[in-house]
Amino acid sequence: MKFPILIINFKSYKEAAGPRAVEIAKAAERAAKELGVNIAVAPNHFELALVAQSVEIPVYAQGVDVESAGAYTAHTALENVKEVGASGVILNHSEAPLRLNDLGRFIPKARALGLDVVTCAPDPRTSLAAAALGPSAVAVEPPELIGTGKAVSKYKPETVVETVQLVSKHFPDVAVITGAGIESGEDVEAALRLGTKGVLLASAAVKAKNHYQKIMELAKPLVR
Ligand SMILES: O=C[C@H](O)COP(=O)(O)O
Repeated sequence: MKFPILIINFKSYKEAAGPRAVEIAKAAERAAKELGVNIAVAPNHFELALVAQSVEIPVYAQGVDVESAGAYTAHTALENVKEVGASGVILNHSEAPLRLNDLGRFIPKARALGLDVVTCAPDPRTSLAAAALGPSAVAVEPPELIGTGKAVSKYKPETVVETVQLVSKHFPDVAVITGAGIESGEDVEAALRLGTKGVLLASAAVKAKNHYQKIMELAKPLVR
């Protein structure tokens, strides 16, 4: 996994359903190429294979709930994320939380499959616990700020700083990124200034009238 990174989570937004998922992913790919920065997209499971086949930037699953492929009706398996061509997975998003024991099995299995693993956590101490399980990155996201337009990097900078300090002290190989309420390039810039290696965001990019323009704005602070 390369840093700094902007990860765009499509969630289950209708604005990113069906062919629109590919359009947003292609806008992200264009911005990544033009700026020379790392942008990953996380489409809904319905569009995961299609998007993975359509773009060359990293494509992540939004989550999984079982490890292995097999007789698991209506479940999403880690092995299938790899199988359909995605290169990473987000785990334990606050909208799709996992049990600790499952997280403890899924993270090493995903790493063994060669997938990037971003594990979400709501606060610094939970981020530290998540980092102990060996993901590529921890994304600290105060759930109460998600989708509000109130950026974590401005409204809860102490959460971000404490997470960076705790994780880098104990698990220096695990990157810290952040998300929740990130709306503008300025918010991304602030997140990087607080010591993170990127951001995980959704609504600002997915709901934008012009996806390419908005993603360009959000990704510009990543230019080195
Ligand atoms: O996965 C993304 C985060 O939950 C942030 O969502 P948001 O950018 O809409 O606040």
